[in-house]
Amino acid sequence: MDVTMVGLQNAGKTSLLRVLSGGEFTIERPAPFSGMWERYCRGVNAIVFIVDMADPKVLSVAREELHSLMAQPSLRGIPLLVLGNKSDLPNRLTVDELIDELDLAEIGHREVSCYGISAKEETNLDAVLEWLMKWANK
Ligand SMILES: Nc1nc2c(ncn2[C@@H]2O[C@H](COP(=O)(O)OP(=O)(O)OP(=O)(O)O)[C@@H](O)[C@H]2O)c(=O)[nH]1
Ligand SMILES: [Mg+2]
Repeated sequence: MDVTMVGLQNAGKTSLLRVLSGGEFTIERPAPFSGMWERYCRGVNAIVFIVDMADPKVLSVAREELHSLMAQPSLRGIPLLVLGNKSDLPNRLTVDELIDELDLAEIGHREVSCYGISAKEETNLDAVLEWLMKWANK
């Protein structure tokens, strides 16, 4: 099971890795900056894209980076899990709003899921593990 996690600065990559490690799955290789995402994502079983759903300022850049990554022919068909992190913060988007803001309906050629989570309060991480498990043997 090879999973890559990508996301802009401050999205919560390190925090999520910390709470998930020790579980059945370890997501490896958090890709440093977006210019390297495609290389990190080639050949993996699944891609996890994490975004701060409580910071409206980052959404348009996140949308652009995500869509340009998903347009890479080398990544066609790889399932995508979008995680809206920081769901514990009061000004966060709803999952439906996040789906809308990130234009997830426009992403084709793959399975796309989107959950709201909090790495800080460890909310909804069971759904993340379940999703990873579903793709582990494909
Ligand atoms: N409220 C809240 N804060 C969070 C959550 N997850 C992470 N943070 C905070 O957000 C900040 C960034 O978290 P990191 O895990 O370092 O984010 P990152 O994506 O690894 O950031 P870079 O390594 O700089 O790219 C830290 O101050 C975390 O404490 C969360 O679920 N809720
Ligand atoms: Mg980090």
